[in-house]
Amino acid sequence: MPDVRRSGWPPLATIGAVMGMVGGRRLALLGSLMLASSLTEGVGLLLLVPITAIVAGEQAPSSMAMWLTPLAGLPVGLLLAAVTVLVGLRSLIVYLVLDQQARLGNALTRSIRIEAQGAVLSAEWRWLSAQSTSAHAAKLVGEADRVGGLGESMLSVATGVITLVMLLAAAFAISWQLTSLAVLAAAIVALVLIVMRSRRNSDGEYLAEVYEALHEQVSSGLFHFRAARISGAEPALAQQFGETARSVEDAQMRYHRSVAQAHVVFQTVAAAMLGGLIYLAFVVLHLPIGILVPVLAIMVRIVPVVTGLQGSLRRWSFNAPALSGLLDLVSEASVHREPVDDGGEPLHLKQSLDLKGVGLAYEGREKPVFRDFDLAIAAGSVVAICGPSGVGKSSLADMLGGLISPDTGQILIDGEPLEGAARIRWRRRVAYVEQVPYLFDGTIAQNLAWGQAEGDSNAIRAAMTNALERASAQFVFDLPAGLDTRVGEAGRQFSGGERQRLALARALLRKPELLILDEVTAALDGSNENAVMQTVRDLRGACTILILGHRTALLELADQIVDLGEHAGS
Ligand SMILES: Nc1ncnc2c1ncn2[C@@H]1O[C@H](COP(=O)(O)OP(=O)(O)OP(=O)(O)O)[C@@H](O)[C@H]1O
Repeated sequence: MPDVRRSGWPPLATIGAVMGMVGGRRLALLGSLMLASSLTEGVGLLLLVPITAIVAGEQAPSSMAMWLTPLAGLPVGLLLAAVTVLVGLRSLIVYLVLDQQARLGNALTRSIRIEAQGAVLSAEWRWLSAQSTSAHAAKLVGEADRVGGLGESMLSVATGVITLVMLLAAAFAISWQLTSLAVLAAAIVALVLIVMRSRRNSDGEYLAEVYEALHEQVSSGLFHFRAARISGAEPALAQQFGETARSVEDAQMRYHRSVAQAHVVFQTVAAAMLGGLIYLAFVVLHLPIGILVPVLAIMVRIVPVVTGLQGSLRRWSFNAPALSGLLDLVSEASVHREPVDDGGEPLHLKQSLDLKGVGLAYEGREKPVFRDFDLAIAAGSVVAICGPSGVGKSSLADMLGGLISPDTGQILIDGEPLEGAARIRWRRRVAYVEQVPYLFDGTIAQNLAWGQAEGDSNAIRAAMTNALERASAQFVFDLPAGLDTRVGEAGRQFSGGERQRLALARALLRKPELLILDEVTAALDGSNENAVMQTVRDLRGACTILILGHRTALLELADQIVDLGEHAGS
């Protein structure tokens, strides 16, 4: 993926980045179509010269006598038919260009979306956990669409420029004096536009920023709505949202005003220039109708081309920051890419899991969480990791589960270091039940199957039933739809305890060698806690179990208790 930040001039860098994403073949096809469309238009307009000359009863202009003389001898009906065919042909080519343009826009959106999401999914958890999820969502949804819009506006600019060049070439071929005057007039218009554009660009960038803020607030506001309602933060949330919505309105108005003003100035100056041109051509240069009409027809055609170009440049400047934002995300995520699971056999935990001289510090934190930390865990044992909040229980579980790697020291599985691809492979042997387990809005069966290899559905359903029993989640069997019951968004149709037992069942389905239970009984009542304890007892020896938390009942089951409070600051 090209790095837009490294290249020099921003528009050139954007073009380079988009061209790199589009590929040579599609660009060649598009370039040929755009050229063909402009050529047919230029030739069609040139045909106006003999037609006008015949209709006005004039001689073909001497400057063009070489090819116009034979044409001027043809019947006017034939020439008009040729123009009609050319217009039809051009419409067909324009249709193909528009189709390709839409395809390119959609392909760009898809490719940057997949690229960015892929880069994020492949990044190390320590980097990922520090990212803003709503900013990420805004990038992948809205901004990826804007990248498609950027590709389309760049193509429109290219089409506009090629058409402009063709039209000017045709006009110069008819009368270089009149066309030179027209170009001079256009240069004056362009100068006025450039002055107005710099203001419009900064308004466009500001609009993009406030939109991002709005998107972020909407998604994070909805995500945390429950917490906001419980803590009475809704008025503050509503006020903050209202302010952002007003900023969006202001930014929209600023942007639209600058666009409208540019339009008014452009129309007025262009009309003045056109009037002046006609006056000069008739009164000063005394040009024949056979020249004046075709050149003016070309000039009239050039006006919407230039207006279109202006609009495309505007969309370009509005959408370009989306591409650089996404490419920044991709390159940053790539810097933090974790090793790839090479599909090899994961390490087996048969004897012991050891930490030797482990050190771990988070960026921006003064004190390391672990310094020169040693620990030995026997395979098949139940180990309780306890200690006060923030002491490093989850961080230790993340290291043992292969989610993060220590900054110093080593983690060994039966003497083999948990490093590089081995760490990623090891995660296949690990199951993790979190304090707040992840459930998505699907059926219980779909949630249990999440992350599992696909296979025979009867066998899978039997395994699910077994896992649910072992996780004390028999409540599923009393539901009318059983395994096919929907759990609702984030599992909201079930209680916290039920969600946790579903998550435990999902973990057991993985047949883990290391099972990490993070405060797993915190939301369970006495009888369910007893049932989960029985599950742990039953699993003893079959896999190594790591229990994080402070619950005394579960700690009783432990073969080994690691109190991180004692190691704090070690
Ligand atoms: N991604 C992170 N970036 C920066 N600091 C972090 C990050 N994750 C954890 N920490 C810090 O590391 C320390 C250990 O956190 P950890 O979550 O491992 O503690 P814990 O013992 O599991 O806490 P709790 O019992 O409250 O869940 C804390 O001070 C925490 O603020």
